[in-house]
Amino acid sequence: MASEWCIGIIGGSGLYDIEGLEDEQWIAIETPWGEPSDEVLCGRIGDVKVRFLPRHGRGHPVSPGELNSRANIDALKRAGCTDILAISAIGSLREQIEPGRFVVVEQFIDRTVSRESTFFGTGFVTHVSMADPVCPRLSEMAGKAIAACKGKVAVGATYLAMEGPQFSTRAESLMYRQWGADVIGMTAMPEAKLAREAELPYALVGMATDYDCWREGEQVDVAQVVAQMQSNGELARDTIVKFIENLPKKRAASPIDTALDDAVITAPDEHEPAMLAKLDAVAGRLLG
Ligand SMILES: CSC[C@H]1O[C@H](OP(=O)(O)O)[C@H](O)[C@@H]1O
Ligand SMILES: Nc1ncnc2[nH]cnc12
Repeated sequence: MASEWCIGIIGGSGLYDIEGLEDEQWIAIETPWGEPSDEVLCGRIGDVKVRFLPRHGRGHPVSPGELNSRANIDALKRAGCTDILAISAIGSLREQIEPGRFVVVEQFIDRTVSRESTFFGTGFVTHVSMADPVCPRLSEMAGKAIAACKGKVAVGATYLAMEGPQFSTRAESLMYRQWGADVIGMTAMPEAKLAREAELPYALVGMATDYDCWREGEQVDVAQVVAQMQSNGELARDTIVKFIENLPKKRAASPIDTALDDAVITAPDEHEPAMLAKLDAVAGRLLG
């Protein structure tokens, strides 16, 4: 069934705001999972509703390992989002992904270790598929929007999510290359997993800011990341606007909209009422 789009944008390092939304307003959203990183900027571009959340909060107070991704995704779902386009600063693990290039991510390797990575648990045990972790429709439209804005783009990349907050050792960086990772960051996991659990199609556009440290004699620092994000900031904002302007008028259903249909294993008479209460937004479609 066709419906309206409501696009959630998660802004990464260097992207704490988007300009030019009509009827814009920062709104605080409460969630059963605690506080999101910030208020959500709600507005629209033409007929498309837009909800923008700066992943680390305005001014970047929140560290990657302390992000409350459950609250962030729940807040976007509560704010009415149908789909999420996430933006991240990334280190490049490949010569041909030079700083400044945009990267449309297709796969993930999750090396994070100390983060709440599911909405579910005892009383509502659920296993969603992460075989294809991003939404191909959103990813394709994101790639086209970058190209339309004259950005350099690489598609089909594998993103390694590391715990951080320290950058990698040189041995780790070299190992991740051998594993087949193309880019590295600290935030897209468990964000992408949680989006899938919340039945929100998710795409990730990375902006390469550095070559991490796998090249001899080189290492990454925050100044390098910030400088690259500043020089690419306008292009990133233009890309987001182009992506939204180019959406088809109506949103056709996505298989991800019903990701929970074959995922819940707990029998209904074993459901835990306290758990169900917290899932009112995330699994509201199933729980009624
Ligand atoms: C500021 S350098 C490291 C920092 O940048 C990336 O953040 P985000 O993915 O939110 O753009 C990386 O994952 C680290 O959190
Ligand atoms: N080299 C890198 N490692 C992890 N996260 C990053 N974000 C930007 N560059 C990064």
